[in-house]
Amino acid sequence: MNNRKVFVIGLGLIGGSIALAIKKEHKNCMIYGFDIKEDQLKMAKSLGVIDEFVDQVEKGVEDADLIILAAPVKKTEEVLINLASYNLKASAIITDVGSTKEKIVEKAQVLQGKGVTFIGGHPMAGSHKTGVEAAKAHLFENAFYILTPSEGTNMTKIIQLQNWLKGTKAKFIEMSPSQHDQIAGVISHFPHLIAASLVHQVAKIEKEQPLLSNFAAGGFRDITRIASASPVMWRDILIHNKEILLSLLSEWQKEMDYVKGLIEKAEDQSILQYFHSAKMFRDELPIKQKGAIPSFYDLYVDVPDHPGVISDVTGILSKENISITNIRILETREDIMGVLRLSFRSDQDRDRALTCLAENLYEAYISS
Ligand SMILES: NC(=O)C1=CN([C@@H]2O[C@H](COP(=O)(O)OP(=O)(O)OC[C@H]3O[C@@H](n4cnc5c(N)ncnc54)[C@H](O)[C@@H]3O)[C@@H](O)[C@H]2O)C=CC1
Ligand SMILES: O=C(O)C(=O)Cc1ccc(O)cc1
Repeated sequence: MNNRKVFVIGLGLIGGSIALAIKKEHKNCMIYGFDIKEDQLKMAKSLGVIDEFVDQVEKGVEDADLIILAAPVKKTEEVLINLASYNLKASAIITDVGSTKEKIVEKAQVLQGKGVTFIGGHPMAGSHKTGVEAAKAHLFENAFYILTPSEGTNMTKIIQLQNWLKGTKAKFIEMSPSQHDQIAGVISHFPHLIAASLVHQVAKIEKEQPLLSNFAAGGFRDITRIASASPVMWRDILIHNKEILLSLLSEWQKEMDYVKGLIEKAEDQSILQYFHSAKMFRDELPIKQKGAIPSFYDLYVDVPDHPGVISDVTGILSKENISITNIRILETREDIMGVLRLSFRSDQDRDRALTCLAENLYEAYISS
């Protein structure tokens, strides 16, 4: 698909990552971008995420073969309404990356009669980071990429879209918008709500216990990482997927009442069983593949608590040309071992790291 024109609307983490992945596979296409934030637009150009920017959506859509909508989902609805009043190439494919699908696919009906093809999309990977600075061509590698074509969508257009998005190295899967919203609601949207509520609980109690947040490490940080994501994006998602989330909240409240009952009665067998069955189910999840449960290819390394140990570990890996994408000290107490959590881009990198750290007498292990 040489010399073809792609137009990305919304140049944040996801729009930027998709643009990079497309360019990797279709080097001769021209990628244009638009964002309501001028700084994001200029940054996208200077980072080489897009080839050119436009100051109006109307200019960007001219002759575009592929248009990608990558703004927060309620904004995407507004953009769709605007697109309906512009001149679009009849053969154009329009897709979005929003975390909800029913409302967007419904709104895309405004494009009917323009000859263009709209195919809803959702790459099921990302992070709590925002903005084009965080964009990565490999963000969606091995992740599921859900497409929600309508019944009448031409098969050729679906294949063309997958071909455009080949550089994401994602796994495409088709489903209806409502099935998508049900699944995403359970495994992504609802957990986000719970993560934010756990943070609120700590914030509230901290008013009486000022030391509290100093102890909010380890598990609390892991379970609430996603609460650091974009509030605008998540507000829009919650509003779009309102019905499913309200129903999940009712189920959750029942579940909490059940747990409350177990604790009140100190039913030790039932409590044990509660954790045991959750552990069994969690341990069986396919966490090695990216999905809404992200896999960071983590490696845990026991390290003695002395100065220089981190640079020793990173030095060993750097000598072997193994890149670390993240590093965190999980536990350090005076005079005892601490634990380093190293994250890698792939499981091959992690396996190589495991081997060479073992050769240097570090105890390293993969935890599920
Ligand atoms: N963050 C994540 O991990 C994932 C997000 N998504 C979806 O991707 C979309 C984008 O999210 P992110 O890139 O993470 O957010 P982001 O905050 O990094 O980027 C969104 C960009 O859209 C721009 N924008 C807002 N309104 C606009 C408009 N009317 N016209 C043009 N640009 C506009 C913003 O200025 C911002 O630069 C959302 O719909 C979200 O639901 C999908 C998969 C993963
Ligand atoms: O940061 C994480 O772990 C995420 O789960 C990111 C994410 C956010 C929204 C989506 O629609 C899909 C993935």
